[in-house]
Amino acid sequence: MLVTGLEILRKARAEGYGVGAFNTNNMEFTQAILEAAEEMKSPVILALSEGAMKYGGRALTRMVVALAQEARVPVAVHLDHGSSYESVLKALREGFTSVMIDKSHEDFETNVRETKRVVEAAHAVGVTVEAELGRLAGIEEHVAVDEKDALLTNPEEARIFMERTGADYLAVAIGTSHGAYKGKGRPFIDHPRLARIAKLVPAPLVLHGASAVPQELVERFRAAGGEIGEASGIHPEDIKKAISLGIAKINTDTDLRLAFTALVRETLGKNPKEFDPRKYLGPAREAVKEVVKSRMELFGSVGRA
Ligand SMILES: O=C(COP(=O)(O)O)N(O)CCCCOP(=O)(O)O
Ligand code: NA
Ligand SMILES: [Zn+2]
Repeated sequence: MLVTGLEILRKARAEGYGVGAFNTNNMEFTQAILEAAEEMKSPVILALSEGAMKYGGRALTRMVVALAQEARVPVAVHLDHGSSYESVLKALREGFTSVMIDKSHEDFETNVRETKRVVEAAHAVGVTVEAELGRLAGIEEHVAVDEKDALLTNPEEARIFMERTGADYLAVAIGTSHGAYKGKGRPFIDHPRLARIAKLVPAPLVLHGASAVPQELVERFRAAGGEIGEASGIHPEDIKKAISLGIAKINTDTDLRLAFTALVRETLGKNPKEFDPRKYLGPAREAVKEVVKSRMELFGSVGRA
């Protein structure tokens, strides 16, 4: 059933588990994510970036909202990294039940003002809001303290920010970054900082840039002809620790992209005569579903629907 992001995330934070927000741009990803959620009896968030909205348009948004309504588990349809008030309004018009307004690159007062404006509009139509404070950036452990403070989420600022904006959940910067290159080796995650934020912010917390970029997936992608450099992601133990400290929503996109693309390359490579898209998109869909199921097990959301 289609529910708001807060309905899913409030329970997750209260009961100490995480819920995956998985990005989708097409039918196969949407099917894979929802099938995984139903099989695992797990709540789930279907996330569409502005790039996804542009790529898929109404074909994508209508499909995602309709399938979320029919799903046998709680599903929120979420605008990921909304960059403007107008973009959020479009998502609200499409029936989304969760929207992110990301003004983390602006100064504090601008972020507060713009987030507050989105909260008023979204709450007026029963939709909940994710905001962001701090800059997503992989940080080397030895980075100077003042530089970390400039980049990462300041706990006291976070408290004030949430009180002044009325946002429902908060994306925090504690050392993660988007994509396949999150730092040399194991990225440094500032758990003590997260603990301080969680003490001051009772709202569910969100972790962006959370993909694991598992080496076996990177190898499979390379073996199938893919080219990728020294890739690394967030260690599963760091995900579990972050959940225990208050992270309730975990964004995963890169791992799904790698799995899907590795399988398309592999299937096409093995079957040069094949030109029925179902024959190479189908196996790729299954690979995404397996990744989603394993992420749900890691987050502890299995059986929580
Ligand atoms: O935090 C994350 C994902 O983190 P990850 O890269 O670790 O999976 N996200 O918010 C997903 C970002 C998706 C970007 O989509 P476009 O390419 O359409 O702009
Ligand atoms: Na988001
Ligand atoms: Zn993100």
